[in-house]
Amino acid sequence: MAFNLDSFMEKIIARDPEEKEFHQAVHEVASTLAPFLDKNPKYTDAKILERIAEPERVIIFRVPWVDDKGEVHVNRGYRVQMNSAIGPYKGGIRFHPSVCLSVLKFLAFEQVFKNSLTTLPMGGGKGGADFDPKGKSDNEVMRFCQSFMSELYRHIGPNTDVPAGDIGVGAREVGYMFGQYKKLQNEFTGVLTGKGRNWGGSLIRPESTGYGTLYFAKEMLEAHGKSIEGKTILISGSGNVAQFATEKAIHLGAKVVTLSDSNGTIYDPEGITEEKLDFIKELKNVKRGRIKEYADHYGCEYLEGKRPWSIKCDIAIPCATQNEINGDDAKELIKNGCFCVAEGANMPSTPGAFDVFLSAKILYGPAKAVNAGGVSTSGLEMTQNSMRLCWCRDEVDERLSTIMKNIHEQCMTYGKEGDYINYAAGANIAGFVKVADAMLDQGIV
Ligand SMILES: NC(=O)C1=CN([C@@H]2O[C@H](COP(=O)(O)OP(=O)(O)OC[C@H]3O[C@@H](n4cnc5c(N)ncnc54)[C@H](O)[C@@H]3O)[C@@H](O)[C@H]2O)C=CC1
Ligand SMILES: O=C(O)CCC(=O)C(=O)O
Repeated sequence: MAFNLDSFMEKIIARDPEEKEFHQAVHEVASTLAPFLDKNPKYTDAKILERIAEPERVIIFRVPWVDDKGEVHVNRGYRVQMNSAIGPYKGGIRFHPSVCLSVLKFLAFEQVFKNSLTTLPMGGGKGGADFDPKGKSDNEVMRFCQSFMSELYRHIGPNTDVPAGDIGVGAREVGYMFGQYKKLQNEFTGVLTGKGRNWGGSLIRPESTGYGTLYFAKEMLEAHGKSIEGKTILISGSGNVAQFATEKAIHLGAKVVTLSDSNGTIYDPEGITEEKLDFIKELKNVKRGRIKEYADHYGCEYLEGKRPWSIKCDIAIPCATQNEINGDDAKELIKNGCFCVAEGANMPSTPGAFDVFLSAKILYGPAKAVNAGGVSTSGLEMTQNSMRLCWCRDEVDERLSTIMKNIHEQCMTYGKEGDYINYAAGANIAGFVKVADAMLDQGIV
């Protein structure tokens, strides 16, 4: 049977017409997979892509909690268990007001392919709530996390589904959720990753998404006879991924000139140094302040309400959120000399931006390959938990760097189009094949 992209997408859209982000993610994968599916009809015959695009299970639940003034609030919690063909569901938890089923389904769908690329045995899932941690006290966040886990705990487990952090969920939130899970199950297990290092967390997990992003960018550049050293980089966001992408870029001798948050962008043409990055870590992780305070402190430019993409650079590394680079931003980047985009965030490029990058044939590293270092190190955390031991920093970092090299090789193998490496197609096909073959082996379930 031939694969028909239009009728495939029509069915996806008809089933859940409101889920725009999910349609976007599925269309991007399906359109790049289409030529491969035509050559390999066994996958179309078994409706593998249709099955991958339908979650195995979605859990939606009420999350009631009480703020510091005694007022009761009700949020909505979710866990999308997308695919378990190659391992337990694995993927982060996001707390942000924009969280809805469409966003979590797109993230869970992407996670299936990403986790397959890591070479580790992890299926795909994603969860979260429309809760905004911004401006909440530690106690409010704790009560919210406890309420969230009071329902989620019955659906997860170290061999079933292993959540982790994402936007709005870092070490603090993972700690509160782990404490509640342990209390309810009376069991100390590796049910979450991104744990504190004294209670089962892996060294390098906090750094791993940002570091992995730079390892992948380095591979892309070196495969094309270029080096990161001396390059000017734009990074967006100023959270976990942005901070450690900046740190590794500095270590590799590049100059990072921007960071941002949802209010605006700081532009520091001198480059962010390790000392300035320490200021940002304190500002964002401890004081939970706004990035503008960096511009006030160091006297550099602050672009209120703007994203970084109009500034001249060699490399752009979006590390904030989905659809943060549109077609016009992409054209502006290329006009200003940007020759490499490495996606630290999930689906940061709109379809318009994606088309611009691919038509211009720049080095375009898609999120599911580039930011896979985070979940890879989560996989390494699961391994250490199972073995009841703790690897040293260098051992984890070495494994992370090997995994990122391997992902890059898979993209090169499947993404070669004449002289050009289409990393997006390469990542989608390589990620698909492993999951699809496992599904064929396991029958129609
Ligand atoms: N934390 C991890 O290990 C991984 C994270 N990711 C992705 O990386 C991206 C960033 O995640 P984290 O750094 O973990 O989250 P975070 O919560 O630590 O930081 C998020 C950053 O993005 C900014 N941001 C959020 N929404 C925004 C908006 N609408 N406009 C502008 N800026 C906005 C925030 O101000 C913050 O600086 C997300 O797309 C996430 O899915 C991907 C793989 C793993
Ligand atoms: O470490 C994990 O399990 C989650 C990482 C994640 O959510 C992602 O890769 O987008």
